[in-house]
Amino acid sequence: MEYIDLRSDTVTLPTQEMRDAMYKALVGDDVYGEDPTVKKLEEMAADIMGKEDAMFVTSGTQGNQVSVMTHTHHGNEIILEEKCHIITYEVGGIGYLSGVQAKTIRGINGIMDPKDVLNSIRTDDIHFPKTSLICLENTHNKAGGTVIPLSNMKEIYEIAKEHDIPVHLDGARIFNAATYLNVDVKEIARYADSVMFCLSKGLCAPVGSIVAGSKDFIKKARKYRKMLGGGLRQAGILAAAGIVALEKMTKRLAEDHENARLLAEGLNNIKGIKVDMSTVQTNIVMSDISATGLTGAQLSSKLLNYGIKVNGGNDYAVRFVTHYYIKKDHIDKVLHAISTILKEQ
Ligand SMILES: Cc1ncc(COP(=O)(O)O)c(CN[C@H](C(=O)O)[C@H](C)O)c1O
Repeated sequence: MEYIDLRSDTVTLPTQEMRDAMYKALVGDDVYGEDPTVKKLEEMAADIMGKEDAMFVTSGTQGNQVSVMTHTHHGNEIILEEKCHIITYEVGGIGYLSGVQAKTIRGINGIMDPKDVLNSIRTDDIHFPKTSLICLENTHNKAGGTVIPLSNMKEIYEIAKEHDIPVHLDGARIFNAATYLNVDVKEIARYADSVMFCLSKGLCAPVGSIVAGSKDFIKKARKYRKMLGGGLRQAGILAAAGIVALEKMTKRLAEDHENARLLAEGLNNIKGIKVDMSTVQTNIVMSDISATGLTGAQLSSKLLNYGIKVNGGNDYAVRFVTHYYIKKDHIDKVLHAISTILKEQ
């Protein structure tokens, strides 16, 4: 069965242009720095982000974890928003791999108050760990793909610089943020010392992400990536798709945002479903279906019978994520299916 798959933008398949580029890719051993296609992707990515250097990594999680390992030392403390991906979905990696503890801050729609960040920075006291990193996430996944305003990022970045603390940006969906803000991604990346962004989500590459930063940072990060088994050989086959992703897929994301908005408006017109439209800024729609009497898991199970995949848990939240393979007629079909299911309750 051909599914309408709204579980995530991670489900996107490589385009035919990517497949052709992968087939023809020039390759070499990237551990020796000899894969010309990986090098081209990394140079492109660094330039696009306005950073000195960049490194291809196998996933966004690997990119985040290697960045934390590179910025920190065991026993340090790092500041993050409490529902960020690094805390919520990366298997406790910062503790296991970096040996750091987290000081989490409750944000509003994923946005931390700079005063809370400032007040969370440890002073020099024999009892205290050193604060060695501040992590941001833009767009913010759990908050519903919400965008951190540049003014907020700037204020946090300036606080970090005043205290000689680096900032890491989990920019898995930084191009979605740039589309919403109508700015060049460099305007976002400038407020972080290291930036991770995903090629494999809305940009449709089959595998991989990028970490961008200073030459020294990337040189050090490459060793941690190698330690984690991320020293790839003829990875140009994968990097070729990433090049197409950066050349062709970063400028069409407004279509995904429009489809998300249409879906959200349609969901709000269905009795029992609530979506906070103020959080529908990019390609993620977080809905509250508690008034329908169904859990997220129950609704997602019923939707499978209609050829529709969504992520719904045992609570009453259902997440819908639009992407390149979701078109407007799919939105209509999803809304009709949900209406039909709920009428049968
Ligand atoms: C903000 C952010 N940062 C990092 C990652 C990790 O990327 P991958 O490790 O999946 O490539 C994700 C993936 N998010 C995935 C999804 O949304 O379906 C799942 C939850 O891991 C992310 O949303």
